[in-house]
Amino acid sequence: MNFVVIGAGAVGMLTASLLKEAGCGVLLITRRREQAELINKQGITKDGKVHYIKASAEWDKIPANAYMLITVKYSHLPEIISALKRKSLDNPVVFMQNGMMHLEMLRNLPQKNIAAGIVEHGALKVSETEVRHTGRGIFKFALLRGDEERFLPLLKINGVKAEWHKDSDKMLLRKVLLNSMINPLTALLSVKNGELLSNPHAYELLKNVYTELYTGFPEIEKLLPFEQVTALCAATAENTSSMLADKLAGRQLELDTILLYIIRRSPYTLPILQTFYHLLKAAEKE
Ligand SMILES: NC(=O)C1=CN([C@@H]2O[C@H](COP(=O)(O)OP(=O)(O)OC[C@H]3O[C@@H](n4cnc5c(N)ncnc54)[C@H](OP(=O)(O)O)[C@@H]3O)[C@@H](O)[C@H]2O)C=CC1
Ligand SMILES: CC(C)(CO)C(=O)C(=O)O
Repeated sequence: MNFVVIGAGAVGMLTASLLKEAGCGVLLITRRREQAELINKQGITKDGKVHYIKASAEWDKIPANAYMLITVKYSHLPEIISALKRKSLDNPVVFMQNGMMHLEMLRNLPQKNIAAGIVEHGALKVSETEVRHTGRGIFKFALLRGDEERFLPLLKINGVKAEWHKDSDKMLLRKVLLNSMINPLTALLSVKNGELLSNPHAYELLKNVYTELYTGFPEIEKLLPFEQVTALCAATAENTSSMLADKLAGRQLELDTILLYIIRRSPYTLPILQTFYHLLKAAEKE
């Protein structure tokens, strides 16, 4: 099975390495030519093991029919969307972003088969060619448009745990609810995911946010019981959340697609989350 992973950041390098380990054909598309050259020379190191994966900054090298996994951040998507409007028209495409604000942007894409993907792994980019697998989890997929059958082979990749979900809204909402608790708290407190459990004050805040989310999304009780939130914090205890990683690197945070999305979708005001949103937005570098 052939894959093209767009974006060689934390999730892109992790996913590409896992697919390579499983024996799949993988091409990594980077934004910068220099990163592609480094990857072609040094390979990608994941947890001490080097994987020789082809990389390129050129979309023209993308094989027709390879699965395209889009692993860039929400703020990078406009460029990817505009490329997809002109290129790779027959490839099945999977968008792996956290958040849900981007779904609107995908409406006018010409590709027939589009899915959403969820990454329940923790990944940390160590350098241009190295990634650390900081939390073991699974991949989840659901159809956004087209033929479900096109994506089912994704569930049969050696050693890569994956689930298919029938309801994309439910699948993505569960993840965005999870991210709206863990990501802003870890970014505001500058702590790894595990400290949300071990620090009693952080834990209190986590519980309060969950209670607040329950007012706007009562379905959270079934969709994402609090024990599942704490289980994920425990499973990714050593992970620097993607929002904290962005803050530390001075990059734009995925605040709109995660927090603003939830604030807007809730029928009631969510004062704690609104405060988190404005605190992080105010401190964000332009
Ligand atoms: N890290 C994690 O543990 C998890 C992350 N996620 C989600 O996965 C998504 C990706 O996150 P993450 O991997 O951490 O992000 P990173 O910032 O580490 O990686 C994003 C990558 O996309 C690249 N990129 C940007 N624009 C383009 C382009 N036009 N063409 C090709 N590549 C491009 C960037 O390149 P450049 O360096 O040149 O800017 C960068 O390498 C996010 O939505 C995040 O929320 C989900 C679960 C866990
Ligand atoms: C699941 C979690 C919280 C793992 O850190 C994540 O999705 C992220 O960091 O964005």
